[in-house]
Amino acid sequence: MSKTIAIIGGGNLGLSIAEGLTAGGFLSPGQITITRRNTTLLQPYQQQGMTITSDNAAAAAAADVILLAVKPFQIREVIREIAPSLMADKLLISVVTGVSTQEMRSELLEDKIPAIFRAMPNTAVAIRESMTCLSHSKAKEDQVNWVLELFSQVGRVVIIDEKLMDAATVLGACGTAYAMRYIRANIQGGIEIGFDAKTASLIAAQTVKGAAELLLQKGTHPEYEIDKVTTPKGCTIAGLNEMEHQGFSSSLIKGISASYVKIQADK
Ligand SMILES: NC(=O)C1=CN([C@@H]2O[C@H](COP(=O)(O)OP(=O)(O)OC[C@H]3O[C@@H](n4cnc5c(N)ncnc54)[C@H](OP(=O)(O)O)[C@@H]3O)[C@@H](O)[C@H]2O)C=CC1
Ligand SMILES: O=C(O)[C@@H]1CCC=N1
Repeated sequence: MSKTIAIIGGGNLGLSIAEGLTAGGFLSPGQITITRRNTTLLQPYQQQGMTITSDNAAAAAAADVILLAVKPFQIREVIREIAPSLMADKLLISVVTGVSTQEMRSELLEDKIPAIFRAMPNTAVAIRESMTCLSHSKAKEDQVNWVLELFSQVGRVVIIDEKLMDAATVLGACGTAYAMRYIRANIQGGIEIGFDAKTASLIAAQTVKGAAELLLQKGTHPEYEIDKVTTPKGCTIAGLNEMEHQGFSSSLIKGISASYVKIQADK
């Protein structure tokens, strides 16, 4: 079923989602309204046929689906603004980090919106290669299927329990930054052993992409794939073991834990 969507907060993530949805043909530009306070920055989207406005309440009233993509400290004010428009047949989706369904419902003051989704995509949504973790509360099966379809337009989706949403933020959303650091370190190493920066960047990024695709397409375990690269007494195992002596896996696990602790502490 075709629905209209109001993206409240047309920033990095909100605009990337709008672009991904129209690129895949899931929604036409005419079905999308984007809001932000400074609408001048939304004009290219208006030229594509989307509606732009700074009036959150009017945008929410006119749409079937409301997607909240503002910063965490802005969500409460926005919910209060759109609350009068939230009829029971509408869907509310929030990509806002760290704000629970329960908090959103209490901000609405009453159980006006039966279905609330939380989604945690990452910035690869811009090229429709996101990993999106999704949880839902009081949603009907057809609503869950529609939201699953929506996020599958911009990458892969998995449904999780809401209590894992902070963990999903760390692994799936912050994870993009961690992967970038891994690639950057490879580029630095590549330059030291003889490549120019551009060639080192290409080799590092495509090698990581290929490694990830091996796991995604074949469903194998990383260590199984590592065994295929490591010749006895060879250079791969020498490098891997040195990385482990220097705390490679341990530093990543500790970083992920520190990130998770920070999300919990900020609540
Ligand atoms: N970046 C990431 O990797 C991920 C981010 N998230 C979450 O997504 C949310 C958005 O992040 P991101 O897109 O990076 O942030 P941005 O700051 O790029 O976007 C937020 C947008 O909200 C707009 N805005 C602020 N207040 C209002 C308001 N009252 N009414 C309408 N629009 C408003 C801002 O525009 P203006 O100031 O003009 O109003 C801005 O364009 C955050 O909660 C973040 O935690 C989730 C997953 C991944
Ligand atoms: O670090 C942050 O604030 C957010 C959480 C997900 C991605 N960026």
